Amino acid sequence: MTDITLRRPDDWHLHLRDGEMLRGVLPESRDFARAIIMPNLVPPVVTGAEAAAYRERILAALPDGQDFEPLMTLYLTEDTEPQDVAAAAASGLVRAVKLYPAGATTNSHAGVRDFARVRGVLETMAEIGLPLCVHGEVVDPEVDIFDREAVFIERVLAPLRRDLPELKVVMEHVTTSDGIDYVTGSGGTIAATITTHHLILNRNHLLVGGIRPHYYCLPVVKRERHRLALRAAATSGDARFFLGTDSAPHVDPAKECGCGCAGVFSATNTMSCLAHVFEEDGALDRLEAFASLNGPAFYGLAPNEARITLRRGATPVAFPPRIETGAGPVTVFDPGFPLHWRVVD
Ligand SMILES: NC(=O)N[C@@H](CC(=O)O)C(=O)O
Ligand SMILES: [Zn+2]
Ligand SMILES: [Zn+2]
Repeated sequence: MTDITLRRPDDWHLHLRDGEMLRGVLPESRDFARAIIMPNLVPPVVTGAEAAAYRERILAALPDGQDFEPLMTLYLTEDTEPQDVAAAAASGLVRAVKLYPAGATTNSHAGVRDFARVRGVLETMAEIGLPLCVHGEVVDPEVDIFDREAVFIERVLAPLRRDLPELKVVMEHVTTSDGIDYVTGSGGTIAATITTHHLILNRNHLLVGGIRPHYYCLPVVKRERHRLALRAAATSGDARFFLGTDSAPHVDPAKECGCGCAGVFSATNTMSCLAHVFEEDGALDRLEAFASLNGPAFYGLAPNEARITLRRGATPVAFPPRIETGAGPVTVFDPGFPLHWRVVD
């Protein structure tokens, strides 16, 4: 038996959805003190008033005894008002604005097509220090899905940051060595979140021997060399990389079908998976930086005072293969190996 203790972690990229799904999945984020809540609901969370109402619905869905603070985001549209963003940030309600290129992922059709139309909002954000969280993939049908992140960096992100170098940017769910190299090669205002599943899966896991719908997410998992680059970045302790699970629940019938939704649901067992990954890479002493320290530092928040203990036991931990929500069953991420670490009270 081995124990490690770290500051309580946060999840810097989480989908909680709404209604019955929200009630079903929120308890699964029990290991996390805070999370950046993605705004891609139907309809999206666009205004400060909508974010305030969504926050109330999340707090109302919290089980008794779960100590959790939702950190709200706004969904950037071409009609977003700079004053509304500034007011929502000034009140402490909103911690970031989320950029979805229109059509890039789940519920992104209200996102941005013409970047000139969001210029004013981005300038305001740069002035007030409010981070822009980016789903970094181009939607050009000519661009191969495996290249969409690298092309986004070249065509959109690099020019945007040359224009507005003061804007704080989080490259969400980075999936390639190109993304890692871009972040490490840039100055201080950019960081990246890395998901649990992208540290574990490559595209063979998704496709060899049969298509695995529960491993399908966006950005899609890439070649092994990219996974290794993500592992090296996450376990390096580098303050620019931190955990965003991108835990993104869809009911099983919406994934196990002819045109399945993108998203991996990993809230339940993320800390166990991460302890396994960091142990495998001889970096358990850097798990706290990745999961508990680097994120708050980037967002200008204090790390959590509470601690959690992860314990490695001889017998594997039995996580449920799926959870039942009022919206339907949701399959829990299967890393493909036994998990020996668990969070103990
Ligand atoms: N990551 C995913 O595959 N899906 C996310 C959207 C997103 O984060 O791109 C979702 O909302 O389902
Ligand atoms: Zn995304
Ligand atoms: Zn996401």
